[in-house]
Amino acid sequence: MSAAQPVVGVLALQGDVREHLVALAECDVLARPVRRVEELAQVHGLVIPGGESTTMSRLLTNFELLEPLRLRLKEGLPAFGSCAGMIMLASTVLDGRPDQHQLGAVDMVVRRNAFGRQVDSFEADLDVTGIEGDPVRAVFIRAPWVESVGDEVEVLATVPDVPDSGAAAGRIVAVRQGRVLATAFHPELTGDGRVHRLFADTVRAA
Ligand SMILES: NC(=O)CC[C@H](N)C(=O)O
Repeated sequence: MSAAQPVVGVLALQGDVREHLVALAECDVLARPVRRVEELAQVHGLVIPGGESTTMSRLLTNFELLEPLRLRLKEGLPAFGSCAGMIMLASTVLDGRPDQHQLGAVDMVVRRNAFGRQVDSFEADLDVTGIEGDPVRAVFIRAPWVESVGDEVEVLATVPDVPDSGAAAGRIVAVRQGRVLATAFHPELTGDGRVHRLFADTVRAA
């Protein structure tokens, strides 16, 4: 541990928090769960895990974290959201619950549960901009996709082809806007630390 290590939080209200903490521990950062406003104030970056975005939204309100988190994001807090975390970071969500809140950190329209029943869960090898070497094995679990992005948003990955669902090919599944990264898949579940390292580098550079 060195004094220069940034603190990266994982929003720990719901979802696969532990898997993200484990992945971040390999990235030369101090990884910590975040449940309270005081904890949010201490992080240099924040991961929003996969899980269930409607529940996460409700808990953000209950824990009085919604507005403080929106504010920190507006001020430039680096963030990475996977799956439900991507949904939370979006400016607009389709097929969400009417009372579902967004953080609005990425100018994009995201559709929840977009890949449909037959392919609720699948894996694919993706080329991800900014990640060298082999393609990234991407695990999709009742995943969203990105329907459209604003001018400020860089598309990092699209679906090459999904068995039984030709309609999914070409869909956007990884994006970046400034210091905010989002993936429709779960890099925290595969043991491939490259997406987390990309995020840790973003936090270090901020
Ligand atoms: N694996 C996931 O995070 C699933 C996301 C979930 N379908 C939602 O709407 O929030």
